[in-house]
Amino acid sequence: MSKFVKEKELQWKKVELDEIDHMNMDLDGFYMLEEIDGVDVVKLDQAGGLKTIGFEMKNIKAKKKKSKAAWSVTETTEIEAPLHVESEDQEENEIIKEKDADELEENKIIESNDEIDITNSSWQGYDLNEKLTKQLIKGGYIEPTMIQQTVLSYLSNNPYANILVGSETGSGKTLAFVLPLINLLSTNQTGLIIAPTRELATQISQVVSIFTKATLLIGGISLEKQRRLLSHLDETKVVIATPGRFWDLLCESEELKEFLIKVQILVVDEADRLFYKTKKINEEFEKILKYLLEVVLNKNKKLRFWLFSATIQLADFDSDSCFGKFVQDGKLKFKQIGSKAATIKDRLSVFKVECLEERKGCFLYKYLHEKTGRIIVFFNSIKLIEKYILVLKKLFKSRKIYSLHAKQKQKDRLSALEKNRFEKNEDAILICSDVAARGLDIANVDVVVHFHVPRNIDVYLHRTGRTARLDKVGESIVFVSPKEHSAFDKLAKMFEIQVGLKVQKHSIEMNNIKKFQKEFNLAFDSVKETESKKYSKSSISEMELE
Ligand SMILES: Nc1ncnc2c1ncn2[C@@H]1O[C@H](COP(=O)(O)OP(=O)(O)OP(=O)(O)O)[C@@H](O)[C@H]1O
Repeated sequence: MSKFVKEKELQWKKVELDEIDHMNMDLDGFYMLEEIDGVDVVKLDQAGGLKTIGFEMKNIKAKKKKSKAAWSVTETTEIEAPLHVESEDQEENEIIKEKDADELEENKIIESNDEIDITNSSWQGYDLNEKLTKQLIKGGYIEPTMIQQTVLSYLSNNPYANILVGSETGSGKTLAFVLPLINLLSTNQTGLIIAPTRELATQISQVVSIFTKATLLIGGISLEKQRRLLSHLDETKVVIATPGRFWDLLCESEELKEFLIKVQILVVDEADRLFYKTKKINEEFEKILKYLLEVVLNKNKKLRFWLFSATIQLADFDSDSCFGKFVQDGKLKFKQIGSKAATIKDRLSVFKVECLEERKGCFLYKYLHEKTGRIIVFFNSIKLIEKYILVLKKLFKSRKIYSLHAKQKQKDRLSALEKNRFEKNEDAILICSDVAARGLDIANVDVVVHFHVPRNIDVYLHRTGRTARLDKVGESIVFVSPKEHSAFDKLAKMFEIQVGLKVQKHSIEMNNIKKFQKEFNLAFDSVKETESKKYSKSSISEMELE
């Protein structure tokens, strides 16, 4: 049986990246590819010789038996075609079989959740609903981390508070906002999460999707695909977005405006990155805030704000900063909870290597040569990343090397699949800019190398926080040239005060350094300008914040 459906009703399905990757083809335009099965596009004759296009879905199992002799284009939703009509019994049997299978599947889920005993669970006592608690345990989250305990306790007593939560990198902040967010939203209420980068927003949406339906709105993906997502917004509880794309869509979409009116909680992850600590603010983010304060807050008095970061404190924002203005203008009071508890210091070692700027490449080569494990190398320059990816590929033929920076096209940016491979490969190297510094949860990173001294203490803390996450150990090493000495000394002092760890001097073994220098020079020189140019084809419009 077949029927005609409206364009909006087409059942697009996401094509998993795995499938695309195996096709081994150029992914341009295939990022977030969607597909539909069993739909024919047919030309339909209209009165006056006009032709329109109709979407005919094949093999529809009819819920009710109908038989119509002719197609009619006036009703567009449910129009039966005379073709492929199955016999009544056959249809009925199919429906029963389908129903049984659905019920079986449903029972299986209920049964498996029912088997989970939550009576003595460590998640008890935070007013989390039973379903959430069971999903947590099923997902392997046996007990809350410190920051999750603090936030959940506070919000269970103060559900309408505006909060500012600061807690060290890798301490579990994502679940600390995702859980209470989902728990506090009742039917017909929604939540919005804003994050500064596409990668971080994608990662958060994966966590939200464990518990409820989430919609992800980020740059680098076709606007058309995202507009289609908006037509299903009424089924979504939580939207996760980067500010630029969210603002663009908000300007044109009534659905998104309707969604926003129902928003009870706005979570801003890496909030200091978006608010900055000074007077500057991300432009689109500012527009979103203004809209929330001027339009939404008027209609929805319960709208509250949860700001999260590893490097955020109320004291950081003076009344002149945009955060200060935001608080005052909106007459919002914030409660600061959590802390920069220095537990990471027991698991982390921090080093510096002093060397001439021109020897950094050779030292990096030697350091990577002697070090095994998953390593992230941060650069301050995208041009150098593009060069070094080629150089290191020449030097380490058997090691997998990935790159990530904001000027890459979306298809070239670290995909979920690549992230997964990096996490599973015990000997992989990721070369990146600070787009990867904040929030990215890459499991089991052993070492973070800073090829250049980080621009400020927050960048140093966030980059370093890619290792030694949760209960893992890790190492961070900064390459410091004479020109960078005094800047790094200041950072090292601040790091010691904030984390409680002194930066140790690390010396690169100088034995056979000449051999390494020679090999490095050869590889470096052989990477021609033209070769590196093909890595910088991206357009500026695709850039997020870094
Ligand atoms: N209760 C829990 N039990 C077990 N693992 C957890 C728990 N909560 C979080 N995790 C895991 O800990 C890791 C770090 O969590 P998360 O990414 O939320 O840290 P974060 O504080 O947001 O870090 P960053 O500041 O770098 O963004 C993740 O891999 C996450 O799955």
